[in-house]
Amino acid sequence: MTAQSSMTVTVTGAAGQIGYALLFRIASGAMLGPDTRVRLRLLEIPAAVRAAEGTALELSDCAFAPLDSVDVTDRATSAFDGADVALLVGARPRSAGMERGDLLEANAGIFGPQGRAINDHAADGVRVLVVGNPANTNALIAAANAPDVPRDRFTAMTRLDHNRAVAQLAAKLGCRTADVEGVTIWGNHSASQYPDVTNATAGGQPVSSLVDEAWLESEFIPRVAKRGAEIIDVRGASSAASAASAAIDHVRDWVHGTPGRWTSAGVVSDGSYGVPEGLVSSFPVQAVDGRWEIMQGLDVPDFSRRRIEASVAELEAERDAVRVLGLLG
Ligand SMILES: NC(=O)C1=CN([C@@H]2O[C@H](COP(=O)(O)OP(=O)(O)OC[C@H]3O[C@@H](n4cnc5c(N)ncnc54)[C@H](O)[C@@H]3O)[C@@H](O)[C@H]2O)C=CC1
Ligand SMILES: O=C([O-])CC(=O)C(=O)O
Repeated sequence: MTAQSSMTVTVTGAAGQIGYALLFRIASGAMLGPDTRVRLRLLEIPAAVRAAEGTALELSDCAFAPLDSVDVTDRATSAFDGADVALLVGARPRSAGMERGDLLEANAGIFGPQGRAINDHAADGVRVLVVGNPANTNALIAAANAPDVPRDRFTAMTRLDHNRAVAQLAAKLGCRTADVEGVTIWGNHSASQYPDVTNATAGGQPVSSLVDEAWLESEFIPRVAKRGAEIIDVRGASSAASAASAAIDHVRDWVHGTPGRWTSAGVVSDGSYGVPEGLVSSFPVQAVDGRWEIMQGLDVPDFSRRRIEASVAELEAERDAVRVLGLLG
């Protein structure tokens, strides 16, 4: 798929931190390209509609050439009407004393209805990226509630983890991020994720020959997997601009393709690499003709296999928890 000449992009949680970093880049053409005109639809809860309207005023003031219109609403049905791209950012954050099951249930109350609204109102070719946490399971819930939309249109964001891994390797090796290829994030967008360099190269050299295993195990993997917590600790707020940038990367690559390289995305498993079918898990993916394809035949040594299995077990536990609550449609 190439970008159409005009596309409707729906962003939920538009008045939040990520929304504020994301909307201006979408409107400037950074996501779909300078030649695609953009109709923005911002969805917020009633209490934040006015703030989103303020953002819409600022979007207007930028006079971005690709931006055709901005609509703000608190109704999912109109927000997703004709949506070609849906960025599901708004989510219920964990509050003090909240158990994981409570968090999953609260978010299912958001992503279930939004999945139904996408099913009933979005464009036939809609592409959905779930950013709001827990992103993988929220994507699973949205997809389960949109039975008429092909499963491969629902994705969860692990591109930020991927970009973090690339940046850490480039810093360690003293090379440019563009020289690093073949990194994979496997599993859940959580601390259990597995940033894998088994097939990675830097300037064409295998990364495994350039760094020692001890650094990979004791520094690189935990640093990438826990980077979200590090940002919260240092910045006093969760990643926002970097998350927005990763969302732009994900959708841009999905629409325009990833010729000759791969990246990471949470996609619905087809059973590849032993990940149970139907789970939304991060894989090495390439975008071909507007579709994500899981890279096949990659080397997965035992060390990797054990880590992938641990993260996938967490995804299965999240799926089972929402299934028990009757939230999978
Ligand atoms: N997948 C990833 O790599 C990352 C995911 N995140 C997640 O992204 C989400 C958003 O982060 P921030 O923008 O920093 O949070 P935020 O709290 O600043 O903004 C969230 C916005 O969502 C809105 N919202 C809540 N329920 C909604 C609903 N039902 N419909 C529409 N809007 C709704 C809120 O009113 C708020 O304006 C969080 O869940 C965060 O954990 C953040 C960073 C990276
Ligand atoms: O933990 C959070 O809310 C933010 C997050 O997902 C990340 O930075 O990876």
